[in-house]
Amino acid sequence: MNQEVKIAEDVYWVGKNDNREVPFHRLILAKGTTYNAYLLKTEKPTIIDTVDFAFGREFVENLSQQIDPKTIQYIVINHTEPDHSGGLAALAARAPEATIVCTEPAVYELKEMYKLHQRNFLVVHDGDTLDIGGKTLKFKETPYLHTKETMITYSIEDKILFPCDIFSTHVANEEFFNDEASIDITEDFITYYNLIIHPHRRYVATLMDALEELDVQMIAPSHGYILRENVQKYIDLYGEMSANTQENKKATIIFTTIRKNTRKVAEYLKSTLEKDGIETEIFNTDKADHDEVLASVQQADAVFIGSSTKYADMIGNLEDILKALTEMDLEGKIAASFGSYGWSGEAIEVIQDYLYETNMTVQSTSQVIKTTGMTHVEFPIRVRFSLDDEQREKVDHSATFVAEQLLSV
Ligand SMILES: Cc1cc2nc3c(=O)[nH]c(=O)nc-3n(C[C@H](O)[C@H](O)[C@H](O)COP(=O)(O)O)c2cc1C
Repeated sequence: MNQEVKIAEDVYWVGKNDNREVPFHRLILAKGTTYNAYLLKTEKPTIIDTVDFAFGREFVENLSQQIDPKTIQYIVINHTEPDHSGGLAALAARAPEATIVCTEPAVYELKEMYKLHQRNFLVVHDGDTLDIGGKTLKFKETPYLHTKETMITYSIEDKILFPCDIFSTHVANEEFFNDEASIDITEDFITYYNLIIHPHRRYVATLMDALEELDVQMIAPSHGYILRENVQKYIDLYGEMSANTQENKKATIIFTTIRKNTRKVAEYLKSTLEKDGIETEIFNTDKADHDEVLASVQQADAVFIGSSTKYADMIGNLEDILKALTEMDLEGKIAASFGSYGWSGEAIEVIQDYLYETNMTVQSTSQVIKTTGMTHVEFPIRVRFSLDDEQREKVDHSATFVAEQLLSV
């Protein structure tokens, strides 16, 4: 059995130390990791997060030494990734009365992943509180840190933050608290940030806003050390590491259009990039001087090229520009294709093929997924007919993704 680890009054660590070399996100965690779950032994006993899928049964067996699972009233799932939610199926089976507490987007994933279609879910929204009998939990949504459904949980009476992956370290630590560690954990903390959080650093601002309202005295994350000494130092590190480090970046947007739909996408891209302080030039190739367009590309850090599709091809004279780009040295620049289309949008793909013939770094959905796990950022940027609110959000995500890369290099 695990030793009983009390981290505060009626708050216990009930996790799993995994001191293997753990394969994770196409890396090997050389120092292993822990999956920190927590038991709040209140009038309505509550579990916050679970452990990795591989250790679900062991987790419930160990937990049963501390509490009868049948008495558990709430299971809070801050983040659905199976290294934290993986014990849910085993726990839910032994805790039939427990309500699963999570954000709206998490419900579908948990139901599907663990066949929990018949279970009670309590969907919480930003700022909601939950009385668990002797303690009050407050929930703050932190979308995209590092997946869409993530939230953090704060125990008001204990002033403890349970942020799941955020503020974690990948170390199979034997000592539970940072002040007990035999090493300075800062390097491991920063390595974890770079590995997991940095690609999503735009969303750290939401986290910082949420933390402004909370008096956090202890951070109990779901991997590695529990932080109770110099807590503010670790919060500040997230703020610092997520700040922009670059300025004076430039983008060039080139487009062609029949009836202005692609122009609207181009203009929206421009406004989004400019909100991030990126100086952006925009050209309609059918009206612009091509030498000027190419000179702008030469100066740019990112290049967006778009066309609507007409009879399965690009329109206007865009191809002249694309051919010229393949002859230029454009190394180090980011490139993305976009366009409005009706049903198939071949032009957008043809542009993408041309971009691959240049030596620019071409953005693709596949690359985004592989490097960040994000599925809300799409490349090429394909907008069906006119730009409605839903598609505007999509364009926003893609432009922001490029801006982030430019500003943090
Ligand atoms: C003559 C014509 C041909 C088109 N052919 C295609 C096509 O082959 N594939 C497709 O996805 N959309 C096709 N469309 C739809 C346009 O791409 C779509 O209306 C788009 O929103 C136009 O954007 P724009 O205003 O920027 O030109 C066609 C539209 C017209 C008028």
